[in-house]
Amino acid sequence: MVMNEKVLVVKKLSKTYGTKQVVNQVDLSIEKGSFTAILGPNGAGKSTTIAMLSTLTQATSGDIYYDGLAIQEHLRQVRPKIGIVFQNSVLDEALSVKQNLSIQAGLYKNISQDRIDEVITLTSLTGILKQPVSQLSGGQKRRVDIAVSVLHQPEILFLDEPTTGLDIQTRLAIWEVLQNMKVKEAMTIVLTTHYLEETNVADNVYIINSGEIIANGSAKELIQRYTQEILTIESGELSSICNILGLKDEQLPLSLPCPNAQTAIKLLCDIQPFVEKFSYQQGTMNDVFVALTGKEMIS
Ligand SMILES: Nc1ncnc2c1ncn2[C@@H]1O[C@H](COP(=O)(O)OP(=O)(O)OP(=O)(O)O)[C@@H](O)[C@H]1O
Repeated sequence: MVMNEKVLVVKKLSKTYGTKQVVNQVDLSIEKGSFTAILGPNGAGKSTTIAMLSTLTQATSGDIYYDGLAIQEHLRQVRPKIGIVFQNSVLDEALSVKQNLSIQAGLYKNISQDRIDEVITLTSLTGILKQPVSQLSGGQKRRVDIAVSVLHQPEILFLDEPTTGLDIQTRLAIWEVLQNMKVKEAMTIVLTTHYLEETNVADNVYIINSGEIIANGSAKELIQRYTQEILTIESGELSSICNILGLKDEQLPLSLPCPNAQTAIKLLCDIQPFVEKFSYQQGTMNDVFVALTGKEMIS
């Protein structure tokens, strides 16, 4: 994998429906072989963005380049590079997993049985090949959705909220499949999500709100940039602590933002005789969202 090589570059991408601007001047830069999460609340514009990037919806304005090729002029070259997993499954419920895979493979010119077998292994479908899709669990169906979308070995795979409604164990299994795709197939993964914890598995996160990208970086970078670490103290002697630290009108538990662990340790040393309990916590992605928008991310 060549780092820093961009598979997808997006400039000032916008979409309006009537007078409503649902995506507003979005810039994205996606590295080859990376895992990107587009995080945002309901109605933020995630699906519309993915639909434009995957050539399903035409942008009102802006430019999208795959490997340097503008999609408007190079649709035929660009389309095979793209795989898409939709929010709603495209599988035939009455047919088995194996039949679904064969039918989808038949839609392309040159997909060998070896490739189908490879995809079955990558998505851990071996044990459920004969089952009708209607009898599968939500997580199993998602894995079949992913399998059919990567049969043609796309360079980049888009997934629109692939884990919505799945329990945490099942979500972990989906992330594992996606990591497999990334590592074994050198595939670039772009998914939308409103699950904050999903950003931890991503190399890069774009936060979208009201159609605009409001922050970009790894989850760690965003937490460092937009949140503070918090030292929380329980004590029966709040006034003594406040005197030492020069604080006024504080309540218990005492919550002290700290720039780093060293500062927290120094503070604790200064008030050590009065501390009954303490905890030291990093900010979370929810704190990042609150810092950026002034509200919790409710999904
Ligand atoms: N075809 C359409 N016509 C008019 N408005 C639309 C259309 N499609 C989407 N919208 C509006 O655009 C906004 C963004 O929708 P979009 O589905 O892209 O958001 P989202 O972040 O994917 O949300 P969700 O998590 O609910 O899917 C919403 O206000 C939605 O109502």
